[in-house]
Amino acid sequence: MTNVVKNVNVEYQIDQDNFAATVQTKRKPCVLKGMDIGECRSKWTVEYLSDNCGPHDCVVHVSETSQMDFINKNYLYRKLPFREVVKRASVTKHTEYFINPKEFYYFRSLGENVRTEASNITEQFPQFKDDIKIPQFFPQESFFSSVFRISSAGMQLWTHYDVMDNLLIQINGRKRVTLFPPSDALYLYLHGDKSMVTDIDRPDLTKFPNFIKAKRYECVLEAGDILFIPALWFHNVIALEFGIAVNVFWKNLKPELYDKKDPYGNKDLIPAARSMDILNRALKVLDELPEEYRDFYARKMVAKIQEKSY
Ligand SMILES: O=C(O)CCC(=O)C(=O)O
Ligand SMILES: [Fe+2]
Repeated sequence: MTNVVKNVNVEYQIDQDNFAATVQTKRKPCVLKGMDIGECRSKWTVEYLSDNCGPHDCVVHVSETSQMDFINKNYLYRKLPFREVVKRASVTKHTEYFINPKEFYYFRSLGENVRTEASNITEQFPQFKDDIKIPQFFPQESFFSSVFRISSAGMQLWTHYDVMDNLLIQINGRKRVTLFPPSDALYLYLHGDKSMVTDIDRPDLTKFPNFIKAKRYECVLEAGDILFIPALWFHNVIALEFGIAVNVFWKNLKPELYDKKDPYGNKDLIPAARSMDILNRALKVLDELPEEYRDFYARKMVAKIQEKSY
């Protein structure tokens, strides 16, 4: 038994009007090919990035195994200068290392103040900002963050969702992206914004029997491709080669709906977080009943929610 697999749609050389009309409104992921992403395509070699970056330290995930696992926390956070992150991620055997010579690296840039500010590469990496052209598919005032993503060959990032529309610009290296629609959330065994099914290619079906029901959308991004990831679509990423990407999140809904304290772009929207909170309180109230009653009313609540969402 396997999941139903679909290919992600592809569009070529799409412009702003077509993006809005044929891609964004469909609320489905789409690979955009043949886009002008600027000189970074040819310029961003390991040498260029490491020679031109400032001295600042970055926090990077370091892992002994390529599949990062947020449940067993099989990775460390370590500080390294940006130049060192790029150099180490680009090779598979290291002379200097934290765990062992074959460790894997994953870097996601953060804001100036990591707790309160979102990443903006224009501010954190001004020397590289003119190299990359971000398609103007959204109004300037909706911009939320731009994030560097650098990964060792083989590195796999867990399945998660973000709450904003997203353009993932693959600058170097190939990457497999697997996506699941928000409507299949029930089959993904969520823990916050992440799926507990850590191995999507060999899922433990005794633990996660319904995972098989999730529709799986696949694509392989080549250098220069852009993937549109609509808000709430789950995504799991494997770097098939050492890769450099930049992703851009923007607020596709009214700004007041978003949590003001959200450096990562993954905090649930305010009404969603409030509803979840109310639900948790309701479940606590149910605990006042004996099991037989609690179970009965929990089922009535599920029926009510199902009626509303399907
Ligand atoms: O490409 C990656 O490394 C992760 C991308 C991602 O999670 C995102 O753009 O939201
Ligand atoms: Fe993401």
